[in-house]
Amino acid sequence: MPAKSPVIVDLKFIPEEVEAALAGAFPGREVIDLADPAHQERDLSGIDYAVVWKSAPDLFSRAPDLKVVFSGGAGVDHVLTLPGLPDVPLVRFVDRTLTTRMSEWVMMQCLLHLRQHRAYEALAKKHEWRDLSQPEAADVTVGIMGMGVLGQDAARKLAAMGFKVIGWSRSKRVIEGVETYDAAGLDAFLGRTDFLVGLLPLTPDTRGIFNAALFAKLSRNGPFGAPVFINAGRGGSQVEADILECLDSGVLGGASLDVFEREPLSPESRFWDMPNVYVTPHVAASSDVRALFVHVEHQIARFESGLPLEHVVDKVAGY
Ligand SMILES: NC(=O)C1=CN([C@@H]2O[C@H](COP(=O)(O)OP(=O)(O)OC[C@H]3O[C@@H](n4cnc5c(N)ncnc54)[C@H](OP(=O)(O)O)[C@@H]3O)[C@@H](O)[C@H]2O)C=CC1
Ligand SMILES: O=CC(=O)O
Repeated sequence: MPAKSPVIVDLKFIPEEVEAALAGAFPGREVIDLADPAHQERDLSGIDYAVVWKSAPDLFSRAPDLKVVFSGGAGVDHVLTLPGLPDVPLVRFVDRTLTTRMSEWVMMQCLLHLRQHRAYEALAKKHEWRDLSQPEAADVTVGIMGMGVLGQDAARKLAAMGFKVIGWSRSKRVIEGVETYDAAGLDAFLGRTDFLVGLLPLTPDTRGIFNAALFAKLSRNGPFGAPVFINAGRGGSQVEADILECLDSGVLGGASLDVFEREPLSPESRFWDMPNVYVTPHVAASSDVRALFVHVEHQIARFESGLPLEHVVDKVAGY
């Protein structure tokens, strides 16, 4: 039997987590972890598989024989723009662990805004005991842009918590308990949305989609009047100058941003200090490295036994 192809691992994740996860991963197969200085000059020709995330631009020229490329995360925009990406299947990371993490983040942000957490924090700082009027989840319509794996799970969980949930995607999705719109229904969708959640991939079509013109179309009939923008898709889909302007002018009443046009977010950014803005450092749904390697092992086993790979990216659509 021919030796199993090694797997190249080039992940800019927390190094200790990668090391610990690699300890039990890919039984019977050599792993070439490019974080290990011993592999820096290693000849990578003849190797079939690479797991990549924020990889070096010379990776694909060093590894010219790859048969499958695995993204270390669900999004692939930065993989698609790596120089020399070979014309082989690109598989993205889809897993319960990642989906659950994202839904936790989305639910947390919706609750922080619903329960006026920042206002209570401000009162607590002043040692002021006062209650504010208390709308409930059922008074708020959460509109999710991007009804894929992550959007659908968040929608179901938000609906279970009592929020009214509507969804928008390129093609119309049918999801029990959630009213959905296709691309043509964008204005109708926005007109009903009090909390807007972005879970879109970054593609040529979604770049800059979250801009002042879009925010102006959001509902102002929610319990807080001004709508809230919550984004964990990609920063390239938002126009930050417009978000700042809309927060200043009251077109938006608050925001939760996990992703930014430029990451890391500059320490000088106004977002850090705005009263009703929550900033997290692109951690809404970090990949669980052990689960990632199990997923890659599973897909390699399918590939080597002639079964179709799952979660293959449509490179033309960009996601
Ligand atoms: N912040 C974080 O920590 C993380 C962020 N992410 C981001 O979340 C994104 C979504 O992940 P996931 O749900 O798994 O992706 P999916 O591919 O499963 O879903 C993408 C959704 O976006 C829709 N969509 C894509 N392009 C358009 C468009 N031009 N107009 C309207 N809708 C569009 C798709 O429509 P259709 O259903 O018609 O195909 C689909 O509903 C990732 O691409 C990544 O950028 C992911 C993980 C962690
Ligand atoms: O941003 C993270 C991802 O998985 O995509």
